Amino acid sequence: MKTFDALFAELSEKARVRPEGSGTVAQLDAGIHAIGKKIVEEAAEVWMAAEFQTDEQTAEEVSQLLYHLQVLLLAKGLTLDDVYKHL
Ligand SMILES: N=c1c2ncn([C@@H]3O[C@H](COP(=O)(O)OP(=O)(O)OP(=O)(O)O)[C@@H](O)[C@H]3O)c2ncn1[C@@H]1O[C@H](COP(=O)(O)O)[C@@H](O)[C@H]1O
Repeated sequence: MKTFDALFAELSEKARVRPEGSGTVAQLDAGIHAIGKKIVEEAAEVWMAAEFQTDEQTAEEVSQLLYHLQVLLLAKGLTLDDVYKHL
């Protein structure tokens, strides 16, 4: 099972290698504004799932929000340690 840190390592590698067909590369190329909109959209989906859908659907929406937050970190050149030091 993939962890938060393992996903960030995978996405960092995608950003470095820029493989053909990577959605992450496409998101990074779309820029901060587009990534930010995606985060807001996914956050709303988390809220709606938590209120009206199943626990499984809620967990899936949370995973998507976490993914897009990681893409934003990469777009900004931030690391997980930059975040962890505030936890
Ligand atoms: N964990 C994720 C992940 N979570 C969410 N997403 C993206 O977020 C979208 C979720 O959006 P929604 O379900 O709301 O559907 P949607 O609004 O129709 O989506 P889009 O129209 O925006 O594509 C998905 O379509 C993916 O593009 C993810 N994309 C990739 N990953 C993982 O990231 C890694 C690298 O992926 P690639 O860069 O694509 O190789 C792989 O391990 C993937 O499993």
